[in-house]
Amino acid sequence: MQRAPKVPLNNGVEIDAVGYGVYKVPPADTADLCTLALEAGYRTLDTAAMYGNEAGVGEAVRRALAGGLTRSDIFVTTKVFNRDQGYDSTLRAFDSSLELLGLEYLDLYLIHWPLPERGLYVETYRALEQLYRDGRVRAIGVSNFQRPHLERLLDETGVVPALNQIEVHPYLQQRELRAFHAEHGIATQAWSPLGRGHVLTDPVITGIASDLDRTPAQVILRWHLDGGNLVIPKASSAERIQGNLDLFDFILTPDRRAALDGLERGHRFGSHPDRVNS
Ligand SMILES: NC(=O)C1=CN([C@@H]2O[C@H](COP(=O)(O)OP(=O)(O)OC[C@H]3O[C@@H](n4cnc5c(N)ncnc54)[C@H](OP(=O)(O)O)[C@@H]3O)[C@@H](O)[C@H]2O)C=CC1
Ligand SMILES: O=C(O)C(=O)[C@@H](O)[C@H](O)C(=O)CO
Repeated sequence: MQRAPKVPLNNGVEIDAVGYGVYKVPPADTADLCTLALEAGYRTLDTAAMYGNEAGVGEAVRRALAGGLTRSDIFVTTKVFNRDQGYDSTLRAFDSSLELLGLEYLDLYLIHWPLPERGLYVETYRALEQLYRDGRVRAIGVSNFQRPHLERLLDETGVVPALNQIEVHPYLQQRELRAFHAEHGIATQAWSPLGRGHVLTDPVITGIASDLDRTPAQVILRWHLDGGNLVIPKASSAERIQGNLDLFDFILTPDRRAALDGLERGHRFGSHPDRVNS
């Protein structure tokens, strides 16, 4: 079994550098795929109210506890969805997610998108702070926040976000935002770390993978970790789930890292935060 290194967030709570993400994992398959991930050695699971599969994540956690893991071995993230932004509605959304997950506490709660035109993310974040102060969540953070949104939170609220979960892969490296995170003690967690699978066929990456006798996914994920990103790849087979965690007995030399760095092209496969408004 492979194990990812643990990384301390800015409040000392530890998260695995490699987690398993379940966007577009069908609800009926979620418990089994998350169980495969936990058996493979993943300990961090990333879901969201929007994904409709929190119940399956919770079922996998219960199976793991029955199999001998303890609750503190496992780290569960979920996210407040756009329609639930606002102070009271976020508190209600949290209760609903926790109930679907069947958990007594959550490890990390994120605001899924900033929706700046709605102007609710500061009060939404204040609800997260309340949940954090009440001990119902071990860490709080955001997702898809750009620098001005983070600056507002830093100016107007009291808890520095532990993490910003953003789209990052070799074609969209987000260097400026990641530098801002580093300056303020905010971890970068890369969503779509494999560019939704589209970056896997890039000839630079397949060339390095072939030289190292590794998969393209392993090369990309190793590049993320070397650059300080946390990752949450999604995969749908035992082989891929296991392979995406098998990252710790090879290195990328500086020239190979530089070759991946050179693939930046500002290309998003997911939505741009400016265009998600509801
Ligand atoms: N906060 C946010 O707004 C967002 C968060 N996320 C989170 O990030 C997670 C990961 O992002 P996601 O968009 O799923 O994209 P990923 O970059 O993780 O890519 C997933 C795709 O890559 C394929 N894949 C995975 N591993 C391999 C492999 N070893 N070899 C070949 N193909 C592989 C998968 O195929 P298959 O499944 O068929 O195996 C799937 O098609 C999500 O599941 C979610 O948890 C994602 C988007 C936005
Ligand atoms: O997966 C998520 O968490 C998302 O919010 C995104 O996938 C988002 O809906 C998107 O980027 C769609 O292209």
